[in-house]
Amino acid sequence: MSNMRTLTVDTRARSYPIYVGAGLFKRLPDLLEEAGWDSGRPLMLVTDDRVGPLYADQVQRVLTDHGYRVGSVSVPATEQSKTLSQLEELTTACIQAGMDRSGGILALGGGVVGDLAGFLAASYMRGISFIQLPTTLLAHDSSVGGKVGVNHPLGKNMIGAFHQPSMVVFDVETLNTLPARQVSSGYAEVVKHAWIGDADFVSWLEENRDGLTNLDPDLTTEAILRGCAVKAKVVSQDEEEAGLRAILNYGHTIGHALEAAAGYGTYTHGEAVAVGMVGETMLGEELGLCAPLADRMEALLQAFGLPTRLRADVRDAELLELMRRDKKAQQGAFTFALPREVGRVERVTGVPEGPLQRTLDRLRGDSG
Ligand SMILES: NC(=O)c1ccc[n+]([C@@H]2O[C@H](COP(=O)([O-])OP(=O)(O)OC[C@H]3O[C@@H](n4cnc5c(N)ncnc54)[C@H](O)[C@@H]3O)[C@@H](O)[C@H]2O)c1
Ligand SMILES: O=C(O)C(=O)C[C@@H](O)[C@H](O)[C@H](O)COP(=O)(O)O
Ligand SMILES: [Zn+2]
Repeated sequence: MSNMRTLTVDTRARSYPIYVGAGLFKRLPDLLEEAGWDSGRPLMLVTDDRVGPLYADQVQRVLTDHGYRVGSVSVPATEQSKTLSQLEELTTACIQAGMDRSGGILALGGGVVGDLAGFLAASYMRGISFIQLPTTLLAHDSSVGGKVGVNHPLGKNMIGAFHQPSMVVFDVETLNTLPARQVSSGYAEVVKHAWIGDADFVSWLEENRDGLTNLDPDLTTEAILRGCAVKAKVVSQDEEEAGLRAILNYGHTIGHALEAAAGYGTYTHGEAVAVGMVGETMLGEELGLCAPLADRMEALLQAFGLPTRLRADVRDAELLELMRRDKKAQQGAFTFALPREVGRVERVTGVPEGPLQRTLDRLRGDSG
């Protein structure tokens, strides 16, 4: 498997590999065998109705050819599938298929499937194993680190768990069918990983943006690995977000509020995080925490085809209310991950409403 690259995520719960390369779905039986999986353990493949017709047969066939019993179930391809009612339907499918505690869930798709199927694995019979098979660029982030869950009308990912996968197998050939809007969306989280933990990676993204946007295979694989490396390092130090892990939420206090306020699925997650990262960089400037950096951030995101400003129809009052309820907030104090310099971000709590309001005003203005 010459083109396969591997990283390890070390957590208290377990250490697990991230495999990245072309054609890896064909190698799934080998990877499972190497990890000591017994082919008698029942598997349930969870996917969505866009990814399923493209890749589910291939994954199911290669596994059944090697003696595995693999059921499958599909959800609508939308952020609106991340609900408790969808989780209940998936649970019903698992019970009806006779899944027992020895079983495993295969999450085949983007972050929606990964978060939902991961939460199914975390909750089914109080927890079974699962494997992430990411098919979007953005899912280099969502498949790693064990945050699984569903949305609530009053906030993103409000219901969930920490439940680490047993492995992540990223077959980058799947990116060949990814729509352009989703490619851009994925680069938002790549930029985030660079910005929070690897200043050289930011420069590399700036230098290689054309090849990356066109999904040059070598460049894209490198971007995925470097992004995963930043994430794995943070997760290994603070699995359940006691402190440090909050830096992975850079752009997300504003971003998550924006997703909920605009209506789930209006902005993609990556688009909302892009607007959020520009806003939170402006907020860092406003609070005097960093030198002017927002223009650089905005130019980089625009180069990847991402929005960087708030839409006119999203109301400040609603954003502020949602941000007060953010999972990082304590006693209603606005809490953010804010930049100190490129490559270094810190959790900041108790941000006053005045600077935040000025930031939202600036974020509504025209870009440079
Ligand atoms: N758990 C985490 O740490 C974490 C991290 C980042 C994001 N997330 C979550 O991930 C979700 C967003 O994930 P996403 O951006 O992957 O969105 P997504 O899962 O909705 O996928 C985007 C679209 O692309 C389609 N698609 C997926 N793979 C494809 C392929 N290879 N070819 C063609 N079409 C394909 C999907 O069917 C969908 O229509 C959000 O809910 C976000 O909250 C979670
Ligand atoms: O893994 C993390 O930690 C992150 O914050 C990664 C984010 O990109 C991701 O969107 C995550 O789902 C956000 O988590 P939440 O706890 O803010 O819901
Ligand atoms: Zn995110």
